[in-house]
Amino acid sequence: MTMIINETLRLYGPSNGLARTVAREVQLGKLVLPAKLDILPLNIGLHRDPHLWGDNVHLFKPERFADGIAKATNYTAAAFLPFGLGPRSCVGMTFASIETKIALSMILQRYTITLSPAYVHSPILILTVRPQHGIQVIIEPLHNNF
Ligand code: HEM
Repeated sequence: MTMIINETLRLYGPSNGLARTVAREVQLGKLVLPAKLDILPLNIGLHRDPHLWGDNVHLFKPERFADGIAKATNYTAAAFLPFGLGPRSCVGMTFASIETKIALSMILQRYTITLSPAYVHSPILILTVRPQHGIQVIIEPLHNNF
């Protein structure tokens, strides 16, 4: 389940960029960033960089996390940051991860979920990443006693 959650956060995590203000002038490759400049580094770009994730970067492949995040990112801390990075990273990360696992476990103990043929894959950015036309699924009870 952790692998599936990580792969979902890599491709479809709700946050797409991390707003930052440059504290002091810094050279970034060919760019000179002056102090007080507001920037928005896009984690969505890092999550979909074939140099970091390989040619199959756009495929949903949870098994890339089979040996943990460090191995999946080739020990590049900034390659996978759905919860941000550094002192201002998400304080709700552990809570959100545990809550997701509990909710999913409770649902999957009782139901099977299949993607509806009506589903159209169209993630869009409206402040956060979300499915443009919703996610239509077919839910069937696993047991008869509900
Ligand atoms: C899947 C769920 C979540 C994701 C993907 C997420 C992602 C993020 C990201 C990307 C940031 C910005 C980090 C940065 O600027 O480096 C952030 C900040 C924050 N998140 Fe979350 N978050 C999630 C759930 C939650 C939950 C459940 C809570 C509270 C219970 C929470 C509370 C916060 C707070 C308070 C901050 C601001 C931290 C600061 O500025 O010091 N988040 N989150």
